[in-house]
Amino acid sequence: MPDSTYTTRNLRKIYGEGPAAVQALRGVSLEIPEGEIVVLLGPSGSGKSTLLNILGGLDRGTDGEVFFRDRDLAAMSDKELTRYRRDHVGFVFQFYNLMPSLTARENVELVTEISRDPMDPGAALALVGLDKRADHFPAQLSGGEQQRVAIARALAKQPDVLFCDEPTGALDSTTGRAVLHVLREVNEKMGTTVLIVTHAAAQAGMADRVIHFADGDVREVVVNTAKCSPDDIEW
Ligand SMILES: Nc1ncnc2c1ncn2[C@@H]1O[C@H](COP(=O)(O)OP(=O)(O)OP(=O)(O)O)[C@@H](O)[C@H]1O
Repeated sequence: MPDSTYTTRNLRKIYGEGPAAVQALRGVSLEIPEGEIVVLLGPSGSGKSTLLNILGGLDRGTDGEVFFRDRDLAAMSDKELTRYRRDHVGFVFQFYNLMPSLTARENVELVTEISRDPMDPGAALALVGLDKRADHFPAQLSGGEQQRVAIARALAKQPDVLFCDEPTGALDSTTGRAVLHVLREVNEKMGTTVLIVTHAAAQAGMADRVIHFADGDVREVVVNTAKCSPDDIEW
């Protein structure tokens, strides 16, 4: 078994209290090995984003264990959790959340200026194929290009893990495939563990491991022995 980036045991998350309480995670136990592309699939409301937010240190579980390598996220203070996020984790969301008044390069610099061991912003943009568009503003870029800037921003701090919540959700499939190519390249070139939450089940084809979620728990974990290229994915 390879080393794990994440290990959870009986992880539960309950939102709210009393009759209004919602059990979003019902005792999740899973391993996410280092350096893999992992795709998380499941119906709406099954708890995928909740799990991502807890692993990414944006939220906490109600009980159970959650480890990043050998570090217990549940035992961290808020300050330690913020540092963990800053040093180890990058996020990419469905909507790119770029600052409209800043160029692509300046959007990336927002992160590199506060990072411990950042890449050169130009190198991060080159990795996503946008070095020639560094001085353009988000409104001058297509949706797929904006998402690639968001990926450059997330990876410029050289995170160990990249969390992607519906990264192609707002894109057509051709543009979406370009974004998936970038994610695969980041995984291959930088060894970054990549976690992708998606409704597009076909994207599971490019994963090393597919976690099927339903009703707040893992239903099935499938290890993909024959990964395909993003080019071969239709959705
Ligand atoms: N802040 C919150 N307060 C109360 N309930 C919440 C909150 N966030 C999520 N939930 C509930 O927790 C459950 C899991 O939600 P979650 O967003 O993790 O699902 P998901 O699988 O990511 O869904 P989707 O695919 O629609 O994004 C749902 O029933 C949701 O309504």
